[in-house]
Amino acid sequence: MEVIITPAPAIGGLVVDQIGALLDRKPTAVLGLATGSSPLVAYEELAARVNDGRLSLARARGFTLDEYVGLPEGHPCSYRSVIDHELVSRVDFAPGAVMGPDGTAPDLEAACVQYEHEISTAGGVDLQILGIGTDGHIAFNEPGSSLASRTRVKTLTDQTRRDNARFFDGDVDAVPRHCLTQGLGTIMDARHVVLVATGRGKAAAVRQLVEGAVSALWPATILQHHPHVTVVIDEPAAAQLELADYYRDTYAARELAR
Ligand SMILES: N[C@@H]1[C@@H](O)[C@H](O)[C@@H](COP(=O)(O)O)O[C@@H]1O
Repeated sequence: MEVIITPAPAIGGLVVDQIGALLDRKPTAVLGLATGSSPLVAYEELAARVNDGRLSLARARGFTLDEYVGLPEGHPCSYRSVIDHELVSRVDFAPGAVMGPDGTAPDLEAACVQYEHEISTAGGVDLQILGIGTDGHIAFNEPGSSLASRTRVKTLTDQTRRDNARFFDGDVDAVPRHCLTQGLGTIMDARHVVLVATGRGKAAAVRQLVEGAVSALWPATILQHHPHVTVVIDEPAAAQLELADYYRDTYAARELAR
């Protein structure tokens, strides 16, 4: 696990450098796209680089991580609408190149199986962008999730519904209770995971992610078993890391060697 502690304004550029290097090697790359506020700086930067011609997603594909159950199509808080608004509408993906789990499907179980099938038919995710919840969830894999789980229906915790109420005009009752989410096993199949976290509110989750014991209580800790994870965080999110100086030194040394 590579840990990069950096001032917040540098985060978007660092993430998009990784995406750019991938697209240079593989213009048909498959990107895993997270919603939430953490990746927005990366999407801003991605849109800027596409719009000034430095980068193209025209042959790339994308898969989102998760979706609320029961929000009608086009609802502004559905993750489909969010990713369309924040990224897809601002870059040059081909029509239909970005898919997400269908939270309106009459048969949700079947929609989950179908989604796994779509991802594997596309060749799997090359680079997965992730945020992290304050309780250590990734996608919507809440504490207690099976570390080997695949895409499935999950119940959101009260904590996550409270955290996400800000997107629903502060109305926690408007936040759905259920979601479809890629499983931890699904996320672990991505070839490279780039996780972004900022702010003191994420410090405990980041501490567990990087230095805690692997446990279903902190689902993101499964990433310690992944061969290629890059964690990009600002100083407040790094505040509880015991080995923060070591991560700073090793990153500086790698940069010098480049
Ligand atoms: N399902 C999403 C996660 O994918 C995201 O990582 C998390 C953190 O969001 P934020 O980046 O806004 O703090 O929120 C939601 O629950």
